[in-house]
Amino acid sequence: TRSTRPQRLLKAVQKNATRGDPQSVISAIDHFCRHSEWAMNIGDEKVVNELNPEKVLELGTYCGYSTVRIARLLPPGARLITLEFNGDYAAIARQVIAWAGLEDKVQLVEGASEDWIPRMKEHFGIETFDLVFLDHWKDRYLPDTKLMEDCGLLRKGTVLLADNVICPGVPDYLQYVRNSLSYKSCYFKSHLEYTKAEDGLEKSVFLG
Ligand SMILES: Cc1cc(-c2n[nH]c(CCNC(=O)c3cc(-c4ccc(F)cc4)cc(O)c3O)n2)ccn1
Ligand SMILES: [Mg+2]
Repeated sequence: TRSTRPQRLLKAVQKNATRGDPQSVISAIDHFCRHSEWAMNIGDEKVVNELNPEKVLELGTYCGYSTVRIARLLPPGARLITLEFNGDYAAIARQVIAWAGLEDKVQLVEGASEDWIPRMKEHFGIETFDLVFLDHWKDRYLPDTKLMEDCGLLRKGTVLLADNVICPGVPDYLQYVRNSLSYKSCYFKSHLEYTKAEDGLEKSVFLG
């Protein structure tokens, strides 16, 4: 049967990127998505000034592109937990993350955000996160943010970074973080990865 797009993306990484060199993995995926096939990676344009998080949660791994982009900047001892719902995507992402040599900093978990968010403390020993990157099912951004609040996973200063707030769009989440007294929110205008369509990131700081 015909290979899948994630499989073709992984092949492009293994062919064009250098093992253990995260930047070459990022460049290989950007090249693949610009010149071969579009894929729902955050892309090379949507960038927020680099934060210095120790504990990072990523919702929605896909092929691991944003995972590599974030994890490559983490200091020793810092950790990124990333949740991926689709088993095929997860299998590809594991290999992309390994190719970048970042498996020691990243824990990839297969499953649904609503099942795993309540288990962060007992399963991973995580009290609170410094940074949460929301890039998963768009109708889960708001309920999962409320769930993280309820589970005590956000602390004063935790940064929520949400992809796709315009395209595909997350209107209910935007309304919440922009009107809640518990968040200081700002929008970074950009484009849907590798296209001219408008999109952007919303950065929201939890005020406790
Ligand atoms: C419930 C749960 C879910 C997950 C989970 N794991 N993986 C994902 C992927 C979600 N991502 C997207 O759907 C996405 C889509 C587009 C897009 C597509 C088609 C267009 F035409 C235009 C834009 C662009 C993007 O940038 C995206 O990120 N969710 C993980 C855990 N628990
Ligand atoms: Mg996205």
